[in-house]
Amino acid sequence: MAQTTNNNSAIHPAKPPVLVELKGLNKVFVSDEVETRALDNINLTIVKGEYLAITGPSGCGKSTLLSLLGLLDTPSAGIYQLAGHNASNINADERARIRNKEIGFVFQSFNLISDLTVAENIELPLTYRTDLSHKQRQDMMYASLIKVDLVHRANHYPSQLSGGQQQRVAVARAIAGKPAIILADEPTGNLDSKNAQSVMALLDELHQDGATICMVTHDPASAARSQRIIEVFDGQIISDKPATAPATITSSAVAV
Ligand SMILES: Nc1ncnc2c1ncn2[C@@H]1O[C@H](COP(=O)(O)OP(=O)(O)OP(=O)(O)O)[C@@H](O)[C@H]1O
Repeated sequence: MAQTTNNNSAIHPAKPPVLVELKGLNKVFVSDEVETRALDNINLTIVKGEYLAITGPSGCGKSTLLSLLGLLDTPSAGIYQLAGHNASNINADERARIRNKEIGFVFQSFNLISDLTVAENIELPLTYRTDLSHKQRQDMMYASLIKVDLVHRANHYPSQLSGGQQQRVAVARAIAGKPAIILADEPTGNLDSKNAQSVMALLDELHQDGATICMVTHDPASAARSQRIIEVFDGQIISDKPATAPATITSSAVAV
């Protein structure tokens, strides 16, 4: 059937659903009678399919924000909604369950387990998922290995791979469970420029496939590859702007 050109949804495409909502989020660390306000009244909304970069000087609260987003720590006050879950006031078991299903982590130092093979590293987080059979886990592991182009390395150990390959394994581990969001903490911080480029290109590709990515980075070139740059200073978001790099324009054009 012929499509009408004045179709309302073509003029006003449906807004992507909200995936992350932070309202009035605070984090205060107290140690030896010293109180550090690491995050102060953070309000942030991330919609499905967004690629955003969090930047700011050392000590401004970037890692604390990523830890709260990743349910690795709990806020001192405020509301966190993630993929329809109220993630602010939940016990540790529930936090772990949501984290395992909805969040994929990529760390600066790869965090692979040295005495597990590439395939075993990728499958490990899936083994905590009671909703998946062994066959489903294997299929998901292979699909993510294909995505990062490392099927031929499935039975190798991390020490047998380059840094860039290890980070691609870490990305495969992050995406294998089809999480709602990928959280990356300085994903190119330990890589030379060639390997950094290949990891950033992989993140671009995942974003073009529809992944939601939130990346902490000190590197302006990496931040410019995202769609939206959030700058943190002294625990507060001081700016929230679209990124303007050509790579972003290309990826938006592809998404349309
Ligand atoms: N577990 C903790 N106990 C006490 N203070 C902490 C703790 N974690 C972080 N902080 C403090 O909270 C503030 C924010 O730290 P955070 O690690 O989030 O900054 P950052 O922007 O990620 O820094 P960097 O870029 O150097 O990694 C800092 O003042 C830090 O010293």
